[in-house]
Amino acid sequence: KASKVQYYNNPMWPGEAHSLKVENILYQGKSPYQEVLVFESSTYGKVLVLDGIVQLTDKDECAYQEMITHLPLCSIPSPKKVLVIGGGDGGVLREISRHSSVESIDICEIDQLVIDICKEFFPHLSVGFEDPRVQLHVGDAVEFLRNAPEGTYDAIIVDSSDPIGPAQELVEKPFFETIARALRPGGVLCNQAESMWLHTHLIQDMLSICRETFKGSVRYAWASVPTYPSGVIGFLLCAKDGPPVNFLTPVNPIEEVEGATKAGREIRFYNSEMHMAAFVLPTFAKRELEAY
Ligand SMILES: NCCCN[C@H]1CC[C@H](N)CC1
Repeated sequence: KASKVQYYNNPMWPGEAHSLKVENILYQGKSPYQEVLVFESSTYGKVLVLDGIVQLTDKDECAYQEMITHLPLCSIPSPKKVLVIGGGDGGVLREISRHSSVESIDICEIDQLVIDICKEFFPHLSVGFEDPRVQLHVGDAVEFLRNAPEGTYDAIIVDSSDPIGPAQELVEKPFFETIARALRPGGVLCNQAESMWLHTHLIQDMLSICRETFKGSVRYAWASVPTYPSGVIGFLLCAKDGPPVNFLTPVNPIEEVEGATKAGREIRFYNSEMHMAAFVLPTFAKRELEAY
């Protein structure tokens, strides 16, 4: 009998639940950091759930992984050194590897179990780990960034889960300061930035911190991801002071990146028009987010 995965009491979206019909459970376990669940859904393919929160599904992961990667990387002329915080499923790595200008990709993921499970059940995401430019560091990102030499990275992507659990400290000011230090002048950060429908206060706090920490432009973008709460997810784009960055129009359009759309691994969601559209906000969001 198929059951539903329901979770009404998550403080990130009180009183709401999003349920998917479960055809069969493929994996259920616990790491030192979180509960890990993988199941076959009826309509979204395989689903990865951490502590009761949907992280990705076969059907719609492209929206999130492509946008969180190409919004920053297509905003600077020739990204070479990239760091991923989180992202243990490998999807962001898969997207970064489309950029031929990239020479090295560091990834710092705290939970080895997530990496192992995604290699077993989500090969079209974990394929990202096969790129020879990837250096995997399993551990705490705050520690990793503290030891990163100043001005190392052209781009840093924080592909985090929600700030209740292992990702708690990834929305606090000290963390953003270590990111700013690790970026080169004119370097860019892209952060997972929750929902404009549900998390205005959290986004406002992050925007205030980022506007203090990053002297270049700071912008909020968003995309449709049907299996995330409220059906949308935001991205916070920040540029360190230095050569000015205009996030609104891709200076390095993906359509002109040699080999970006390798056969069999087409880009399914992102393109330069979606890039520009992502920064266009509804009136309530302009009011609540742009003033910060
Ligand atoms: N790379 C997997 C996506 C992780 N991103 C988060 C998953 C949980 C959502 N509520 C917010 C985005």
